[in-house]
Amino acid sequence: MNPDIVRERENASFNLELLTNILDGGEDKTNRRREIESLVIGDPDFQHEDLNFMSRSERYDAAVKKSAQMILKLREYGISDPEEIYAYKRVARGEFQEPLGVHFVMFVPTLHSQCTPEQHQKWVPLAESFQMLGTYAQTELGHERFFDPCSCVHRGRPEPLDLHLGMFLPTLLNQSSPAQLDAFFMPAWNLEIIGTYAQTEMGHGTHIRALETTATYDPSTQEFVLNSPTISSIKWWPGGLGKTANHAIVLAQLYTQGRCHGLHAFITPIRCMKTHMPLPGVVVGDIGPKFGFDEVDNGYLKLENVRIPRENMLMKYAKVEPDGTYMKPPSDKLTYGTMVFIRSMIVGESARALSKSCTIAIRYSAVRHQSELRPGEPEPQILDYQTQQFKLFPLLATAFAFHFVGQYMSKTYHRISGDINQGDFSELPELHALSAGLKAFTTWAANAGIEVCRMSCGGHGYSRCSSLPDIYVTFTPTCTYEGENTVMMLQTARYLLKSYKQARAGQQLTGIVSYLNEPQSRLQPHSVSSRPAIVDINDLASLVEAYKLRAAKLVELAAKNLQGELQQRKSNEDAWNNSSIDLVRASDAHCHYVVVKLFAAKLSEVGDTAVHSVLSTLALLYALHGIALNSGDFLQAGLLNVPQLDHISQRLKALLSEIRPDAVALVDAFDYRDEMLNSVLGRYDGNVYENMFEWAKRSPLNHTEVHESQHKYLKPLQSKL
Ligand SMILES: CCCCCCCCCCCCCCCC(=O)SCCNC(=O)CCNC(=O)[C@H](O)C(C)(C)COP(=O)(O)OP(=O)(O)OC[C@H]1O[C@@H](n2cnc3c(N)ncnc32)[C@H](O)[C@@H]1OP(=O)(O)O
Ligand SMILES: Cc1cc2nc3c(=O)[nH]c(=O)nc-3n(C[C@H](O)[C@H](O)[C@H](O)COP(=O)(O)OP(=O)(O)OC[C@H]3O[C@@H](n4cnc5c(N)ncnc54)[C@H](O)[C@@H]3O)c2cc1C
Repeated sequence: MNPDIVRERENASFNLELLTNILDGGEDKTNRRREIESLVIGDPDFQHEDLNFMSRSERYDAAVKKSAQMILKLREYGISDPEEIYAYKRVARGEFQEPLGVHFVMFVPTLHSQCTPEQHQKWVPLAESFQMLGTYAQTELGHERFFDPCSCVHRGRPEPLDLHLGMFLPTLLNQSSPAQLDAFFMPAWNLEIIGTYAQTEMGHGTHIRALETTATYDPSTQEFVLNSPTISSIKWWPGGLGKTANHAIVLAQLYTQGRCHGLHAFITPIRCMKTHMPLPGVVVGDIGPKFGFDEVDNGYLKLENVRIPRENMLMKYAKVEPDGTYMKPPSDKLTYGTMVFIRSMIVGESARALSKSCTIAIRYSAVRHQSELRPGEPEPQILDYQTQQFKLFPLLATAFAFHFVGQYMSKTYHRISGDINQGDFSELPELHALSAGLKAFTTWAANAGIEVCRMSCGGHGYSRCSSLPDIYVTFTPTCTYEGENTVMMLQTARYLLKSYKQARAGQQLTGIVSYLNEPQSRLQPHSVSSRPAIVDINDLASLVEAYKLRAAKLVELAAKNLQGELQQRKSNEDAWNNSSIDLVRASDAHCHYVVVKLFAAKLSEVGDTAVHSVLSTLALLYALHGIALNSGDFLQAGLLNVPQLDHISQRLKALLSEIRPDAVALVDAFDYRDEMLNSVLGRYDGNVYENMFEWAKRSPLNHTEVHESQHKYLKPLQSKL
């Protein structure tokens, strides 16, 4: 063990095991997670060469093999609780995974307790066979089967079956009629059907109303005819589409009786289930290498008069009768349900990616010595440089904050989607606004933070042995997929502005925007000098209040700017576009407030004094650092004055020093085993250099002492010169 890192751990002011328990949601959960992780770490079937030394094709092959092994092993061990599935997959998949706090085991007991005898007879055997398969659980609420899609999705390095598990199955479950579920779900469950979610086209990802793929109903054969009428209508990007999937949920414009009814979802066979060859009329393949996602065959799909039976349209909400009569869904946004689910879950992903990056950078900074702090003295640990602390500790605080926000978002998703499944759509707009905004806010921050962590490791951060490049390339598309972040922020802004108008009209708001009702939230403009500062920079409650007022102010500002544009007789659309910078700023401030508020609220659940103290320091650091970065907003709203900004800088420095002795213990509390981090720089024992040397020796270029290019090119060149 490296002596620096040993000393760091001895300095810790708190019991890190207690903090790990808080992150896991309880001591028993920590124990069970570790037990499950050990199942993988001790399993020779999951040992393989570092993926960084493999070609893309080899990586794809290894990922498919691993998926198949995982499915069999989860069944063999009888692991069926979603949280336990995550714990298992997190380790099996390597360095990019973490457990998810989803409590799903309650649903099977609900099935037993709430079904009518007929329902029981119909669904329980099905549900129990899923349990035996060990990767999913499902139940029935009222007449509708309720499925927790989280149980399908791992978090971490992407794999070819992600889309099958993360989007194809959830969409199938959320949008199928009972008969369709019976027809499609078991084959999909048993992987006879391997599915993907084919929405995005070459020409459109964001503006899904403009998608061009058509599904035209033919009542004479009771079939839909699917077509990709243009080059730009070719489906582009769906994961697993290129080589792995044999079915796709295709989002297409529905035409029946000569009318277009907008976007609907269709289960479309694309490859023969026996030979895996593309079916007639289907042109399918891999879109080629990307920035990352090497293991995943993101694909293209061109449909040429592909006929599918009427029953393949997902008909839980909208329907087409045999004669072609169209029946509307209760809400046309229900087609978008799967996206809301993944957005909600991505919030927790941000916490995972950032906490892993912080673990690597902080452990490495504790063992790396560089430069001279005081002449004649040994080189200090780089973690002792104030600038290094300023780079890393706010990110560490952010990782904790996002962890708690991720838990909240997941809980909120399950609560509201449970209501939706029972026919109550009242909270759907809030769920959409919250998940879209927090997805964008947390992924942007984590994405930038990972890169800061990488650079804080100097040159070695650039080596793949640090794992930081892999974390970055795997994580960065979360800013784009499932809704491009700016566009998501604008969706949240739409909800904020609507709520603001309702509050102005005297309507009582509920939920996370209820602050817009508070009279003090409707600040009157004050000149900065005349307004007394209202923030106590040492009091977290006061800072939460300041973030709330800043959000209220920026929502108001955006509303006024929009109004100003409209008064210049601009169309709604042009006025919106001309105000969109302000709108995104308002959404950002709103999300920032939510994060600070949730972090502060978490503290009240922490009983242990030492853990409470260190988490309070982190929460204060998170809040003050955010104010320092956005000081203009706080000054503009008259919430702070200029002398206070100076106090904040001083206080920030003091907080960095307070955190310094606990930094390594704090990242240890995330409890990532070396096998999960897969980072030479982030090793628990701190023995970086000798292991870096060993890692480099395994590089394929070192398999021979003299590379063949010497004989092929350089020797002939030398002889010619
Ligand atoms: C454990 C988990 C780990 C997960 C992490 C790891 C995963 C492991 C790897 C995965 C691998 C990658 C997987 C990527 C998979 C794709 O990326 S799939 C493709 C995803 N595509 C998108 O997200 C497209 C983004 N675009 C959109 O969502 C919509 O088109 C937009 C931008 C929201 C606009 O929609 P629109 O129909 O034009 O709506 P708009 O006119 O703006 O608004 C109409 C009304 O609908 C509402 N609305 C819009 N959308 C919604 C909605 N979704 N719900 C409710 N209401 C809505 C609006 O609020 C608005 O309400 P009002 O103000 O009128 O009351
Ligand atoms: C790794 C990866 C995996 C993916 N997997 C899938 C999958 O499985 N299935 C699937 O269907 N899709 C998938 N996608 C596609 C993904 O969902 C889309 O790329 C995403 O929704 C963004 O859409 P776009 O590419 O059309 O971006 P664009 O919308 O073209 O965005 C380009 C720029 O335009 C701006 N912009 C666009 N519209 C607006 C607006 N209204 N207001 C302001 N600015 C705007 C954006 O902010 C952005 O800066 C995947 C993508 C990636 C990268």
